Amino acid sequence: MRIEDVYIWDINAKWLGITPYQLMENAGAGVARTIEERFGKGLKIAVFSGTGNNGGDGFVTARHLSFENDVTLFLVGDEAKIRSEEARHNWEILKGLDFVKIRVLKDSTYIRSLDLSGFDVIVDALLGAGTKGEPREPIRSAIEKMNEYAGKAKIVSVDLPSGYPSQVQVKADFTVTFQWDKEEYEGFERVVVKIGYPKELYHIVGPGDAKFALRKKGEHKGQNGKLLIIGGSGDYYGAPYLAARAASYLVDLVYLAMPGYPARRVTDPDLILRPVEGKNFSPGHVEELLSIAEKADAVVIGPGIGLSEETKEFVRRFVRRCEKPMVIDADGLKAIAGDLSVLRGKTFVLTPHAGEFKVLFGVKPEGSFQEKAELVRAKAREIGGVILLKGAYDVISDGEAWKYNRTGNRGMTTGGTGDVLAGLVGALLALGNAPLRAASAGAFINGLAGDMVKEGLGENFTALEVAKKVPHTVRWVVEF
Ligand SMILES: NC(=O)C1=CN([C@@H]2O[C@H](COP(=O)(O)OP(=O)(O)OC[C@H]3O[C@@H](n4cnc5c(N)ncnc54)[C@H](O)[C@@H]3O)[C@@H](O)[C@H]2O)[C@@H](O)CC1
Ligand SMILES: [K+]
Repeated sequence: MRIEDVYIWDINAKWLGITPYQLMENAGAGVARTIEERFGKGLKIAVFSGTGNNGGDGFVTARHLSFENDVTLFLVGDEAKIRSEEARHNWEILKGLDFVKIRVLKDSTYIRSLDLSGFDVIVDALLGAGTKGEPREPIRSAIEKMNEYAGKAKIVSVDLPSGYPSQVQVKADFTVTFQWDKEEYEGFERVVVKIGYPKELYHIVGPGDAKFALRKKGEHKGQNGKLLIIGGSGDYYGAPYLAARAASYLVDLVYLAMPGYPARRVTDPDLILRPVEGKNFSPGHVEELLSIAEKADAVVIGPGIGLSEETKEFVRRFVRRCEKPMVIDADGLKAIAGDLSVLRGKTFVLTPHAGEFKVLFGVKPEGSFQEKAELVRAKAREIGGVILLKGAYDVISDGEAWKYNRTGNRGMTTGGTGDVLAGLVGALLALGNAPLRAASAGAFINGLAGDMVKEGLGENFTALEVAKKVPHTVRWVVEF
């Protein structure tokens, strides 16, 4: 488990309705339980809390321990700085208790003169995951004070030894950390307690994934992604247009390459049209498209591209030679189905529905979403890339992890929502996301946009309405 995942899962847990109050309660209760299991009861215990949520865990720990121990809570810092609702709530509870002694310590000199002899256990809840830089006063003096008692009293840190990873850090006997052991933590003994996250978090796609995928990188044009979309055929222009429209809200530039005939029908000033000669893409266009792809960060190929033999050959040759991350969708999937070896060594997301999946791999995904996920994972591993299987629950895998997405509704069976999805996934690839994250976040945003359209229009809407909801969806995600 990495800290980045914890960030995402926290947000997804909130989306599932799990409140910060519940998590803090479980965290503090877990620390108290661990202490009593290790050291027994009837002890004299000092809890040092900071003003952040690590300190909040300390407030809860103090309350739980107070039932059968003699507890003193030292608040290091200014009471007015206890900002989060849940930490403040637990602080107010503590202040109303008569059997927990409270000392507020703001002055470093005073902290240095404290006598902690007589305490059997010292709980360190000064700084946790929100630590920035070297510990500052008065926290620093409190850390040094606790360390004077290392080896005399038992020192238990909450989440992290305060000060970690600086030189000045608490010398804890052990640290109680929450739910998962994080890969980045090293050099101290950890006990993991669970705080009520459900198993869903390993697999469900939520606003956390989308928020992470949407983080802006640059202030200048072109720094936030350039996407090439290749599609359209005959007089068919709707599919690549929808993909481009949706993507245009996320990236700085969208190049839309289409055969000249359908391209004449697109007049959207937000897109950069790159018409090519003829009614269909054919192998003669490969060099031209590869040189446009050079300028882009990612490519979507397939929407509305058609199934003529020359076009299928074009798709296979282009994919074989393109070095940019790709989304292959719709007719593009049918083109490569004849020769999956073109994917070798490529970075890509395939976005089939169940029927296209069958064409690609010869088996139809069936059964529960977990069963489908196992199949998708096996096939993703075989081809060495990401598969996003569209359905009531979208299932996504890179051959290792698998995810599922629950946003979306029946109205989205309307034609074109798959093109919107392909555009979004392409845009998220162009923003620099790994294919699994781009595919997951794209599925989430697409479904949520559909859900937002449904709120206003019921279940009878069109894909263009879904595309146009993308900016509202993004705002919702960023603000969540
Ligand atoms: N879902 C979650 O995120 C959960 C978080 N929990 C707890 O919340 C903690 C994170 O809480 P916060 O994000 O509030 O962060 P912290 O409580 O770790 O620290 C933030 C506070 O410390 C101050 N600070 C930061 N760096 C400092 C430094 N170098 N010197 C002095 N003061 C400094 C900040 O001004 C702020 O007041 C976790 O470590 C964990 O203990 C738990 O309640 C369980 C659930
Ligand atoms: K701590």
